[in-house]
Amino acid sequence: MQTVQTVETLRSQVKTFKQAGKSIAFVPTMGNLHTGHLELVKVAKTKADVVIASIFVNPMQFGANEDLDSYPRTLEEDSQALAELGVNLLFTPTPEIMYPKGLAVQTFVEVPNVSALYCGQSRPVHFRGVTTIVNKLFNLVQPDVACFGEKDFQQLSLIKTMVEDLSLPIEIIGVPTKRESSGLAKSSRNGYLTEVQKQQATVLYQSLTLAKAEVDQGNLNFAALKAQIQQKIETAGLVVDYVEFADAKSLQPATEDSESVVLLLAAYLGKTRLIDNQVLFTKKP
Ligand SMILES: Nc1ncnc2c1ncn2[C@@H]1O[C@H](COP(=O)(O)OP(=O)(O)OP(=O)(O)O)[C@@H](O)[C@H]1O
Ligand SMILES: CC(C)(CO)[C@@H](O)C(=O)[O-]
Ligand code: BAL
Repeated sequence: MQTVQTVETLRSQVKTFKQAGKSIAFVPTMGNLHTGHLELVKVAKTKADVVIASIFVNPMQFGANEDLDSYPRTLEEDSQALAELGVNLLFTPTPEIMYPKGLAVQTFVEVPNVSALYCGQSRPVHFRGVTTIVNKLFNLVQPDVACFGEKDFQQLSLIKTMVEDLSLPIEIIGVPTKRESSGLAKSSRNGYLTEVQKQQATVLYQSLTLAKAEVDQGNLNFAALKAQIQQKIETAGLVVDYVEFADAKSLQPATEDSESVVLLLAAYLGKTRLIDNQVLFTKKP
């Protein structure tokens, strides 16, 4: 695996792949890789001739009081894991390379309606930072296919919208959430948790499972389910950020007419903010 850090070397490698007629699958990450990320790479390998991954802790998607500085950076282990999986090229830019004029740029890519909902309520600048950096990375890597985790459901939905609205010739693939045996979704931020907190955090998956079982039995009273789940999460010692039922396509709040519904959750455990989700049905029952 070749590792490149500058825009020029990345562009030159991409050009070489393109000239050789190779299709490109892209896996953007912020590093500190776990088996969830590796699933993305495995899927990417089945979709194109070469796989390009990136590791970049993107300052533009962090709010002022968030964990940009403490976000885990483990480049050496990450590179080894990606090389072992057969990634062809790893791009590891610095903030100065991605934002030579600093973060106060003139041009952003934004999907405003959905960005303001759910995670956007407590992280107001987050999704604008995500869609802007993903667009920049897409421009550099020029992938045919790009893989994103369903764990970040709102992010995945925004990126699909961005690609459609901007006519980008890229197929976006959603990869199912990889979990611990306890059900806890794999996340770099799980590293902030103690063993006791990891146990407490399993209430998120249990809540999703409960909601799925209720809906499968015909209970579509989302308001009552929301109250029940909020209470369940708070009883386990977490502070709920949001519990929302959304239309899985538009991501607007679910209505009786929604053909597909996803339950989206976010909660704080101490200072750590965790998210999870579960599609409850994809065709109205
Ligand atoms: N458990 C998981 N299963 C599948 N994909 C995942 C999982 N966790 C993260 N991903 C995906 O990996 C990509 C990179 O995510 P990122 O580097 O932010 O990791 P993360 O574990 O989600 O970190 P964070 O703790 O910041 O949320 C994203 O597309 C994300 O959705
Ligand atoms: C897509 C992404 C790499 C953009 O920085 C990030 O939001 C992530 O890791 O999910
Ligand atoms: N996985 C989403 C990246 C973030 O929380 O900043």
